[in-house]
Amino acid sequence: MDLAHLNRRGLVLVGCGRMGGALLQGWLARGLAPGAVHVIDPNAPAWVAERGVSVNGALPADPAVLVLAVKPQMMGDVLAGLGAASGALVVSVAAGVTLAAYGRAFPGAAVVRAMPNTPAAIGQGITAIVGNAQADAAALDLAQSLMEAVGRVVRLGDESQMDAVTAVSGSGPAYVFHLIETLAAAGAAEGLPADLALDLASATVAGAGALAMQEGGDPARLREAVTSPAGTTAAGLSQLMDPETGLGPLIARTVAAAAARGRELGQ
Ligand SMILES: NC(=O)c1ccc[n+]([C@@H]2O[C@H](COP(=O)([O-])OP(=O)(O)OC[C@H]3O[C@@H](n4cnc5c(N)ncnc54)[C@H](O)[C@@H]3O)[C@@H](O)[C@H]2O)c1
Ligand code: PRO
Repeated sequence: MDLAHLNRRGLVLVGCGRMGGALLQGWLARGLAPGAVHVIDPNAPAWVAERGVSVNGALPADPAVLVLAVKPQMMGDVLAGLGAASGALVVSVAAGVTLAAYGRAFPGAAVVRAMPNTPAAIGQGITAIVGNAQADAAALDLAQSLMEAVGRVVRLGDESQMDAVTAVSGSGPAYVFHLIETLAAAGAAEGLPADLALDLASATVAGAGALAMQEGGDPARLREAVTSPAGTTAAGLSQLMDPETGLGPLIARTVAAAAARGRELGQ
């Protein structure tokens, strides 16, 4: 992150909720000067002003970056209320809203769409980015470095991939949390105390995720390593991997519904 550039010209963050707040924490931890950040949010959390960040105050005339982290449904009103971006790089984390919509609001501006996820709050997010025609290599590098404050960044070849990314990794943590909920509930139904079942389910998801990341490659190989012939896992997987009623078709429907909603939000 080019801190000198950002600290000199300033960064404006519109929307400081879960995602905007996680990003702000990441930037400050990386050395962005609190005085260089200007948050616009009618409900900004108290810690933001306590850290010395400007909240709903006067904005710099020529900020380096404008980050948009409000809900997509209110993006139209927010864009209408903001002035020109002047020479700022515009970075938006909103689901659905297209580069073309930002291009209409900020003619000629370099715009980057970014889709992070909530593990950003602990620096373990994964973010996909894609820029408009005005976003040159320097703009994409700056956007990438901003998002790397909260985890890894991947670049997309085409904006059309963004709704699928949103449906897989943007929304994905919610699917995984629901997996933990349902695995714990099933354990409780088999007679375990609820808190023990939740501990077992959470630790299993965390450990399996860490193992998959460390090993890389095909997760089917890791699944097979758990599965003894005619054993307990095979019995469980016969339900989970049923081609009609198992997880495969369910996750396919889940991701398709999320991606379709992303496309709707972009209308
Ligand atoms: N939470 C996620 O998992 C996640 C993941 C990826 C992307 N996103 C995107 O991030 C964006 C924000 O989501 P979130 O989960 O942080 O929501 P959030 O509700 O936690 O935060 C939104 C913030 O915007 C503020 N706000 C409302 N009206 C405003 C206005 N007119 N001007 C300035 N600020 C205003 C709210 O007070 C709130 O603090 C969304 O566009 C969402 O698509 C969220
Ligand atoms: N949360 C946002 C939503 O639900 C975008 C991805 C994760 O719309």
